Amino acid sequence: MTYCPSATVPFYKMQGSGNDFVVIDNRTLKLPREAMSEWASKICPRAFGVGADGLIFLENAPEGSELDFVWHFYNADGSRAEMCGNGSRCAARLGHELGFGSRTLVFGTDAGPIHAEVSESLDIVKVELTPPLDLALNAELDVDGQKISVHFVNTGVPHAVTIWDDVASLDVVKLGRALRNHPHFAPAGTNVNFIEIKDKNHILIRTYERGVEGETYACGTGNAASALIAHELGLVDAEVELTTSGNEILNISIEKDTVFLQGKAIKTYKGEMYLEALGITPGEEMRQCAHEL
Ligand SMILES: N[C@H](CCC[C@H](N)C(=O)O)C(=O)O
Repeated sequence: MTYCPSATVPFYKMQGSGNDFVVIDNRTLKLPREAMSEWASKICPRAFGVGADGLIFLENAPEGSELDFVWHFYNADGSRAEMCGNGSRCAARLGHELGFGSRTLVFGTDAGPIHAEVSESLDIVKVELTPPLDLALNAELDVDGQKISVHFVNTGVPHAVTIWDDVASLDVVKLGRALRNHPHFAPAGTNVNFIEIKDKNHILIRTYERGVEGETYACGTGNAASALIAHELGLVDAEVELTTSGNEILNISIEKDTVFLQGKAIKTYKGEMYLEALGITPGEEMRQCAHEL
């Protein structure tokens, strides 16, 4: 399979509430799936790479499918994830702009089809998440010698949710890492959300993200998981505004067992990346073509 006939590869940089992604149109690149994890682990590091929380490839959907396109999503550490709420909003916007579909589109992820609505101004996107799974309340877990009540739900990817009086004072990386790796969530691990209920329609949230292995400015599926758990506990209504650690707002609406996530999806950059500088060994075809440039 010939892919990328150049030493550089065009890409888009996007962010959804500060959760940022490199997005590549794989219709021309045709990078095989087995190479994608290494590309993510080389492109996502800040400073030595382009810098992003995740890497997204957009591709044509199989002939005859109801999907407008399909994606491949990888975390910064190269792990493949079933879904990404903020990434899905960015992918929907770019997918529309690249001609995969109209402002109302549906695309394929490992978690299932995602229906998206892109605003006329293109910068607000609403997605319908996959049906929540495995909701479990009040697991009392021992974390570094302290007992923490932990709730769980899968909103496309696994999320632990903990409720606090003052999330600003928490050591999110220390606590997040301990819960992300807690045996209770083995073997897949989990993302970890720390929430503070302000009132029936407002939550403050911070998230430690699996696969980024750090706190991110926002986590879309984590916001959905947190709103779902708080609603299940009777602490918030079905319409919730969450203020993320990047000080942006994500809106979650819960309609029976369907969860919608809405927020900004911003295109910040369009450029070319130098593969050799990223430590990505171009395939034979790439090297030969690059030589021709
Ligand atoms: N790190 C997550 C995937 C990305 C989720 C997050 N960025 C979102 O917006 O939902 C995981 O490995 O489960």
